[in-house]
Amino acid sequence: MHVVVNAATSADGKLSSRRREQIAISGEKDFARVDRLRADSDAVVVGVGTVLADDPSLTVKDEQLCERRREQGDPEQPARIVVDSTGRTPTDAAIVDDAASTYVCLSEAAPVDRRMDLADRAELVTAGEDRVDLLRAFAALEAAGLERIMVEGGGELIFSLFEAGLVDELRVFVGPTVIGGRDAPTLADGDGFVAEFPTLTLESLERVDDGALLIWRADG
Ligand SMILES: NC(=O)C1=CN([C@@H]2O[C@H](COP(=O)(O)OP(=O)(O)OC[C@H]3O[C@@H](n4cnc5c(N)ncnc54)[C@H](O)[C@@H]3O)[C@@H](O)[C@H]2O)C=CC1
Ligand SMILES: Nc1nc(O)c(N)c(N[C@@H]2O[C@H](COP(=O)(O)O)[C@@H](O)[C@H]2O)n1
Repeated sequence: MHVVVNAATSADGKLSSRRREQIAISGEKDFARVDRLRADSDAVVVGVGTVLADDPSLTVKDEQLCERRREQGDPEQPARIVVDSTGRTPTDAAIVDDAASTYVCLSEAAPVDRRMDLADRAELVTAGEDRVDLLRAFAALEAAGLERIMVEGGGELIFSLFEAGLVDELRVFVGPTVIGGRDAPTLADGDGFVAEFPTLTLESLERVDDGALLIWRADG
């Protein structure tokens, strides 16, 4: 399995504002790059915080990219994956619509009624007692044939993936804006590291739109 984390941050490292509403940080070229990355992936992952904040569809938007996937023998759309310990994903969320297949990764703490509601719309993967055990969940997803994984956020999930040692690459578009706010989500939130900080090697740095795209390889 190869895991690429992709996100857009403001110049001060925020994913969104303290209101946790979706903000277009990327410009046109960067959104097109993100669409290509989705098209090159078997599955696109977000945490339930992103589902509740943004109601994303996570689909490939460019019809030509969908056509290329079909020609390659891939499903027209990559699968969508939500990391959602207690099954808070709404049944009318775009991520569980008919546009693509969806996996919801739950913990054992997810109530039976939420499981039953979601089971009509998604494949359920259970790993972990109170919180999704990402190592076990990703192993189950790999066993289901999902090899090329793109993670779009948010900050809680990205931190946990680094903590679990699951990140292979980090791609960050840094946009020309300042969001600020001590409660605004950043690229990696969670508890934060105090030692043994994950280290990265810079693979490339490119001007895109009015910002910069940094591609980092995770060491170790
Ligand atoms: N600018 C960008 O590229 C992006 C921005 N966002 C923004 O990020 C914000 C949402 O981010 P967050 O609130 O951090 O939510 P998140 O999307 O990271 O989801 C976190 C939730 O996932 C669940 N979870 C289950 N197991 C977990 C585990 N092992 N580790 C971590 N989480 C686990 C928990 O319920 C947790 O609260 C929104 O404001 C959204 O707009 C989200 C994606 C991309
Ligand atoms: N790459 C990127 N740049 C931004 O400026 C963004 N705000 C985001 N957000 C992510 O895209 C998801 C929306 O996807 P759909 O358009 O609904 O397919 C959103 O949930 C964030 O994960 N990304």
